[in-house]
This record gives sequence, C-alpha cells and structure tokens, in this order.
Amino acid sequence: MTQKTSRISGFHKLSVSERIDQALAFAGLADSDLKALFLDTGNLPAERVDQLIENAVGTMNIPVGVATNLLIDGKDYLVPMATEESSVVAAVCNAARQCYDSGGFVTSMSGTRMIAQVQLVDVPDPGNARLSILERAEEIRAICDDCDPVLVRLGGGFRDLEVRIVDAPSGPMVVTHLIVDTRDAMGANAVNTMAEKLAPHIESWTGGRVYLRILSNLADRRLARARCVWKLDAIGGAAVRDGMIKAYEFALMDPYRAATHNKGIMNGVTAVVMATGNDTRAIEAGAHAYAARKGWYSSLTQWEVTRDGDLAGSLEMPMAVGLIGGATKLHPMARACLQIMDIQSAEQLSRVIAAVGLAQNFSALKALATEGIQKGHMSLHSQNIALMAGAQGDEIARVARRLVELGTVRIDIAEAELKKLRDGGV
Ligand SMILES: CC(C)(COP(=O)([O-])OP(=O)([O-])OC[C@H]1O[C@@H](n2cnc3c(N)ncnc32)[C@H](O)[C@@H]1OP(=O)([O-])[O-])[C@@H](O)C(=O)NCCC(=O)NCCSC(=O)C[C@@](C)(O)CC(=O)[O-]
Ligand SMILES: NC(=O)C1=CN([C@@H]2O[C@H](COP(=O)(O)OP(=O)(O)OC[C@H]3O[C@@H](n4cnc5c(N)ncnc54)[C@H](OP(=O)(O)O)[C@@H]3O)[C@@H](O)[C@H]2O)C=CC1
Repeated sequence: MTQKTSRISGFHKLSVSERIDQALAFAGLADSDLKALFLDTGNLPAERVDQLIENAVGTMNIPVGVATNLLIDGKDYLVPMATEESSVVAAVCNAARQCYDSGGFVTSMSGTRMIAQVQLVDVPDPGNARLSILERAEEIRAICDDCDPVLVRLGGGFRDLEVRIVDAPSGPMVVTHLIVDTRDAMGANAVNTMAEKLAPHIESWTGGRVYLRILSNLADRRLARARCVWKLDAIGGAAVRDGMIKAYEFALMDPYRAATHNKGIMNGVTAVVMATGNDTRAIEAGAHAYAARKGWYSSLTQWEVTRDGDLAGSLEMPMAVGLIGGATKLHPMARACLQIMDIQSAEQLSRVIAAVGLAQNFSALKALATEGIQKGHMSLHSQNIALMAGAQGDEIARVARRLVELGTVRIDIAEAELKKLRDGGV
C-alpha cells in the first residue's frame, strides 16, 4: 500500500469543492456524506470563505448569543457574543442586571494609537544611533504619513517616536517605535507598511542592519477602560463583596490564579471580538502581555470597596479592534453584529468590549466566592452533556434537569439517566 502524503503542490489553486474531495479522500472518507457539511458555509457566502483565508474547505459555525441588560455610558446595548461555551452569555447578563439600576458601566479609551517596531542590529554605537533616529522625527513623520494618505485624511497617521536600546545576548539592538493613530482600523497593515518603508532610511542614518518591521500587539497606547459600582444590596451583601475582593487579591498576587481569572475576562472580550470579525489572537496577546507588565502575571481587573461600602470594579486592557479591515467589513455576520450594537467607531466598540469583560469577571468572581462555579455553569452546561449522551427532543431538557438535581453533570451519569428515561424509569 502506498503511503499517503500531505505534500500536495498547488492545493491552493483548486476549487473549494475539489479541495474538499482531496481532503476527504486523504482521510479515507471519500464515500462518506461529509462533503455536504463542508459545502454548507452558513451565513458566510462560499466565495467569501475562499477569499478570506487560504486552502479554504468550509466554515466552523459558532453560536452567537446576545447579552442583555448592558447600560454603558448611559446607552442601552444588546451585545452579540460568539462563543462555544455555555454560561458565558448568561454571566454577562447576570452581572449587568445587578448594576443596571445604579447606572451601569462607565468607559473610556486612552486613544487609538498602535506601535510598529523596527529592529536594528549590528550597531557599534547604539546611543549615538538612537539619538540620530530621534533627531529625524519630522522626516519620519513625512515618510510614514506618505504611506497612508487615506488614514491621514481621516485624522490619523504618525503621532510619535520612541527609540529603545534592548540588550540582547548577541549585542545591543536599537528598537524604533512608530506610534501611529489608526482611527477605525485595527491598523496592523497600515503600521507594518510604514515600518517597512522607513527601514532603509534607518539603516542609512545609523549604518546598522534592520531585521524585523512589524506592529507590537502590546497595544498599550490603545487601552480600553471600563468601571462600574455594584451596590451592596444588589449583590447580596458584605460577605459576597468581601469574598469577591479576596478572590481578586488571589489573582493579583498569584499567576496560577491570574491566568484563570483573566481567562474568564477573555470569555467576554473574545466573544465580542469574534462576533465583530476582529482578530482574537491580537487581542489575547495584548491582554496577556499587559497583564504581565509589572514583572509578574497578574489580574487585568481591579476590585475595591467604595466609601459607601459598595463594590467597585475596573478593567483596563489593550483593545486593538477595528471596523475596517480583516473580516470586520467582509463578514456579513460581523456587519450585522456591529449594526445591532449601533457601533459608529472603533473606540465605541472597544469601550463596549471592556464593559463586557468587566461584567464577565464580576459574575465569575461572584459565583466562585459564593456557591462555586459548578452550580450556575454546569447547570447550563448540563444540556450539552445530555446531548453528548445521545438525548434527543424533550429528552435533552429532562436529562439535563436530572443531572442538576443529582448535582453531578457527567456523561456516564447522563447516559445512565437517558437509559432509565427510555426504559420508562424516570
Ligand atoms: C449562570 C448564572 C448566570 C446563573 O445565575 P443565577 O443567579 O442562578 O440565575 P437566575 O436564574 O437567578 O437569573 C439571574 C440572571 O442571570 C441571567 N441568566 C440566568 N440564566 C440565564 C440563561 N440561561 N440565559 C441567559 N441569561 C441568564 C439573566 O440575566 C437573569 O436575569 P433575568 O433575565 O431572569 O432577569 C450565574 O451562576 C453566573 O453568572 N455564573 C458565572 C458563570 C461564568 O462565569 N461562566 C463562565 C464559564 S466558567 C469559566 O470559564 C471562567 C472561570 C469561572 O474559570 C473564570 C474564573 O475562574 O475567574
Ligand atoms: N500581529 C498582528 O496582530 C497582525 C495582524 N494582521 C491583520 O491585519 C488586519 C488589520 O489590518 P488593518 O490595517 O486594520 O486593515 P486594512 O489595511 O484592511 O485597513 C486599514 C486601512 O483602511 C483605510 N481606512 C478606511 N477608512 C478608515 C478609517 N475610518 N479608519 C482607519 N483606516 C481607514 C486606511 O487607508 P488605506 O485605504 O489607504 O489603506 C487604512 O490604512 C487584521 O486582519 C489582522 O488580523 C496582520 C499582520 C500582523
């Protein structure tokens, strides 16, 4: 028997249908009925799938839920969230419900500036090189702005220059930061173009050699901020508040806990980023790098007791999302989600996402500090477990309910309960 090979030259030149045939044949599934599944691209037109990524064979549908109760900067929002995880949407609704009557969330943004890095090596006199770059700020501005007249016309473009010396094992590197206002674009392509255009100039000014020219995902000039006060009587009293503060302090000091704490925040953040067709990896990389800025990995949120004894939460994190570029403009569902929120600018979207991240963290901390996460999360997850056990139709709700009653949401128990139900025992 000949060994099957993944070395397929020109796979990208095939049609979507031909690629599916090849992939199924490779897997020994040519006779299966899987092709129809791949061909069903849902709300993303088939030709768009093939335009967005390479070697496309289909789409992966993720549920979109709408978070309710969100009052942000005095405006009511219904926020679409794309997630495969149960209880994430419910948690946001739940947190937002508990602060709706006291005014909801207040948000702000530090700006819409991105950083592009230009790495210069083989410089014997890094101090001298650094200053000779800084001296040319106006020349650099002209080179950068010339790359993107559309952006400049829209009020964006080059804003500032920073040059750092990074001590690497092979010698000092002179790292130039181009700080660029990218307005309603996430801005990766815009700033990468500028960095590439500038690189030969930096080489000629310094005599060094440029290697990397790429944006930084640590977008700390583009911080989204959200804050909110939850009244003591709305959250269930001082014991709940104090438990939540203790939970926060755990994340503040311990990276093992902070990773999970921030994962909970990203449950909300990533879901809105995904629903709007933005780059989830860019946001996640920025979030985690920012969480480690103090020298240890820590909480992205802060929780405090106010003068009145209420619970104040705040979140500050990089938020490089856009309304232009990537899939934001090309995915019809992303456009629809933006329309549901009536989003007019990247800044507005960033601020809504920060509020959702804070709400998510509130609910997780509250659940963890009181009844534990399993009761709420697993009771919603129980439907998935019932489905996995093979329940159908009204069996799903009945098995799920039984799992919650038993307090054990496990597949083997779900199978046993389903069997009992079908045998007429429940
Ligand atoms: C699950 C709840 C909300 C139940 O909370 P509850 O208080 O038992 O629910 P309730 O039935 O009393 O309803 C209260 C409100 O919650 C919302 N709600 C309630 N049920 C639904 C639903 N089915 N669909 C949509 N919304 C729902 C809804 O807003 C509702 O108000 P109403 O509409 O009735 O006026 C609560 O226990 C909770 O918020 N838990 C936290 C869940 C969570 O954080 N999930 C994320 C996944 S776990 C994880 O990945 C992260 C983690 C936890 O590890 C992070 C960390 O460690 O920090
Ligand atoms: N490390 C990372 O995170 C990387 C991410 N990426 C990807 O880059 C993509 C995002 O790049 P991005 O530069 O945002 O996208 P685009 O290059 O598609 O869009 C930005 C351009 O759109 C034009 N534009 C039109 N209207 C506006 C407006 N209101 N505000 C701002 N610009 C406007 C601008 O000028 P003009 O028309 O002249 O172009 C601007 O340069 C994402 O897909 C991301 O995944 C790519 C590389 C690395």
